[in-house]
Parts: sequence; C-alpha cells; structure tokens
Amino acid sequence: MGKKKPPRDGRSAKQKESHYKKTSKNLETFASEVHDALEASVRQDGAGEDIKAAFKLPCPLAMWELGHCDPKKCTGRKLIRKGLVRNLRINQRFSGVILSPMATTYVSPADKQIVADSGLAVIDCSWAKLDETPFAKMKGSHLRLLPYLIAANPVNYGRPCKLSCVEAFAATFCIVGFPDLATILLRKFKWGKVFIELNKDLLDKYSNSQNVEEMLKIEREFLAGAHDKDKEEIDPFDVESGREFSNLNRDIRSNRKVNECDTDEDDSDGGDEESDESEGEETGSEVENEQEAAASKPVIWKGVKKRLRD
Ligand SMILES: C[S@@+](CC[C@H](N)C(=O)[O-])C[C@H]1O[C@@H](n2cnc3c(N)ncnc32)[C@H](O)[C@@H]1O
Repeated sequence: MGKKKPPRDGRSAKQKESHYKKTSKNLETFASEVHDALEASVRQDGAGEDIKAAFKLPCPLAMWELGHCDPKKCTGRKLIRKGLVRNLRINQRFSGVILSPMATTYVSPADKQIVADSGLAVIDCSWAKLDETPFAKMKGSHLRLLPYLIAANPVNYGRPCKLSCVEAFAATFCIVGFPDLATILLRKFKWGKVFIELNKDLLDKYSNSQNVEEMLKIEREFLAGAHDKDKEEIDPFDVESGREFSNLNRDIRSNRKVNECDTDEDDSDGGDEESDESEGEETGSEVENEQEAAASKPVIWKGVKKRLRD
C-alpha cells in the first residue's frame, strides 16, 4: 500500500466541505429584514401603479410548476406574477425546505434556520394528479409535510391538509416563527386572513412546540376535541346555541354572488377569484362597486399597518 497522496491544493475534503458550507444567517438580523420586507410590502400596496417599487424577501421562495392548474386561479402562479416566488426547473435542486405531500417529516420550529438560510419551496401540482407528479425530480434534502391545518381557499375551503401553495408557504412561516412573511403573502388574497383565523390556535401551538413529537400530540388532541364536538347533537334551529352556521370565508356584509370558482370542483384549487386585471382591488386602484369593495377589504391588514407604525 502506497503512502496517501496529500490533496493537490493542500486542503482536506472536510476543509473543502466546510468552505462551501454557507454560513448561517443571524436570526435576529433576519427578523429585522422580515420586518423591513413587511413594511416595504405595505408601502408598495399603497403606492400608485407608476411608482411601485420592487422589494426583496429576505429568503428565496420557489416553486416547481407542473402546469396542472388554471393559471388565473392558481395561488402559486399569482405569487410568481407578483414577483414574490421564482420558478424552478424540473430536476433542479432546492437547498431550503421543500413542502411536499409525499414527505414524511413534519415542518417544525427546528426548520427555522434552514428557512432563513435557504428559503422555502412548494410543488405546484393538482391534488387530483398527485400520481402523475414526478416528485423524485424535485430534489432537495429537506422535504417536509405540514401538520393538520384547514384550508381556507375558495375551492378547498374547510378541507384539512389540502392547502394551496400560498397557504402552505404561510403555514410554514408561522410555524417556524416568521409570521410577518406569512402576512406579506396572504395579503395578496382576499380570503388570506381567513386562513390565519381558521388555524390560529393550531398555528400558535405548533410554533411553540419543542419537537415533532409534541406537534403530533397537539394534532392528536385537536382531532380528539373535534371528534367530541362532532358527537354533540346540533340543532341548527336553536337560536340560543351560540353557534353561527355560516361559512367564515363568506363576508356576511357582502351579498355578492358566489364566484364560480368558489364551488368549482375542478383542479383550480382556489387561486383567487380575481384575475390579474382585477388585482388592483387590493392595491387601491379603482373599483366599480364601492360597496362590494368595502365589504371584501381585508380587515386584518389594517392591523398590520398600525403594528408597523407602532
Ligand atoms: C398540490 S398543490 C395545489 C396548488 C394549487 N393549485 C394552488 O392554487 O395553490 C399545493 C402544494 O402546496 C404544498 N402543500 C399543500 N399542503 C401541504 C401539506 N399538507 N403538506 C405539505 N405540503 C403541502 C405542496 O408543495 C403542494 O404540492
């Protein structure tokens, strides 16, 4: 056996590896970048079309787009149009957290540093076409599943686990402790705040959990509680029951007709009922029916402006 040759550049494999390892971001600095991004996003929405300044999110958001869905209804495509998410090629690797229905590990607060350093990606496919989706070609080392949460998007409203791309991004940001990034994304959708309202308790508990085992416990307890509630007899005519038999996703002040895609069972998965042309409603451009606009204005976001001022 001959003598082991010294490495040509004098550095061992380990040294080379550590050289290529990205240094971790400081989470405090990252948190202040998140805050700045939220401020910039609110400013951007308030600005006129002509002076819309682009702003950068502090970590990359990406998406593999399979072309299964109607681009006008798809939430992921809308985020791409808004410049918040970039497209990945099939076979392209992503080094951050990848949200995948095929993953077996839950996303948890322990993923915070990976998200801050390398970002977050989703796979924009149809829930009806998971069998045709080449998951193996969407490569990365941090594949994650989301714990039990309820969808608020118009098509899958009320269904557990089948979240849209924007809901999946937002849920992850809440769980790892960057809720302002969730706000930046959800503000782009009229129903965005309903996702947080529906899942507030669970998101709070998941984000405070110490590990995946604790998350599973939270999930089990929640489901057991929901099961017990189901067993209670419900009398919809009992006006004193304190229950509200209304869909949270419908604004009770608005008597506008339910948009087709709200009830559609096609694959659109509820991007949003607006098209690009009507996206101005959230950005302050003219709307035909002021009453309708007032009724559908997201209220939570006013709170965001106040919080930023304070
Ligand atoms: C199946 S696509 C449907 C997208 C839809 N067309 C839309 O408008 O956003 C949603 C993607 O979000 C992520 N996602 C949603 N729910 C998830 C969950 N429970 N666990 C992991 N990832 C999830 C995955 O990347 C999934 O492929």
